Amino acid sequence: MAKNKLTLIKVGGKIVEEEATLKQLLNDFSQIEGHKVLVHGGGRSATRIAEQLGIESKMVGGRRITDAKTLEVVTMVYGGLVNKNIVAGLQAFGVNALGLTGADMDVIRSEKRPVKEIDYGFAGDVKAVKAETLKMLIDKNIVPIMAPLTHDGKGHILNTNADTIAAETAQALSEYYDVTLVYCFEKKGVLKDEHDDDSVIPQLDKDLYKKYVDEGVITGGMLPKLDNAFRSLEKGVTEVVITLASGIGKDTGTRIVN
Ligand SMILES: Nc1ncnc2c1ncn2[C@@H]1O[C@H](COP(=O)(O)OP(=O)(O)O)[C@@H](O)[C@H]1O
Ligand SMILES: CC(=O)N[C@@H](CCC(=O)OP(=O)(O)O)C(=O)O
Repeated sequence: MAKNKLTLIKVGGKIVEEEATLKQLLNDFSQIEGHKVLVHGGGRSATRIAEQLGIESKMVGGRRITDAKTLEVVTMVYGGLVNKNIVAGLQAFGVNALGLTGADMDVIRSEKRPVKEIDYGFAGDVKAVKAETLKMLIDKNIVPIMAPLTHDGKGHILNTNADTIAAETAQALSEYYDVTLVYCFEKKGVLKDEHDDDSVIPQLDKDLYKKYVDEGVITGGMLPKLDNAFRSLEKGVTEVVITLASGIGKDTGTRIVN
């Protein structure tokens, strides 16, 4: 039997940080038909609030070094401020949103990242996503809104990159649904020239990806996003698209193909 379609949207920190872009995203998200899940970041909001509290933010390879004080900040910002703003915003658009961290209903378990050259502190690598719990909610037309926080099963919250949460959740849900994973951010897609918004690469396969990385066309935060995208296709996700938030549901952005 054919699986039902599910759209999993990941929205990045720049969009959630600005009221107008967030509202537009929530409006677009509310228009998506069928089953859906939203995973949000909020890195910029965490950095801003940490600064207000006099806590310095340190990032290595797109990952936040999460010491004890930073863990308090991200727990408050991702699990509270950002998540609940989104949930309330979606309720206003008639979407029955339910905010979740990975600890809620044991949805995402992780393991503290082992210390090698770098000590990332309280950062978690995903070990298990309870897709059946999410399915139970989704099939009741409840829309999960997932914060980038996980737990280790021993009482500790861990900070986990939102792109990774989106990829792991999309992979786990593909057991039950025909999943499209959409990474929404502030540009029209993966660009050939980062400063030319109209240079969108319409389709990206692994060979082209390698070429663009070697040429320095694709860098920074786009690298882990694309690594997650390719892995998701290998692990059962039907379709992965990287696009502007307003491109949701339209035939725009960059389609990732294996
Ligand atoms: N070729 C490229 N096309 C588009 N963005 C790119 C490219 N290379 C690097 N980037 C960078 O990747 C960033 C997206 O990664 P990130 O900041 O982690 O996104 P998010 O907002 O989803 O967390 C963009 O803001 C851009 O600066
Ligand atoms: C471990 C780690 O790096 N966690 C991320 C989680 C938030 C995130 O990924 O937010 P964006 O999608 O807005 O970048 C962080 O604290 O920045």
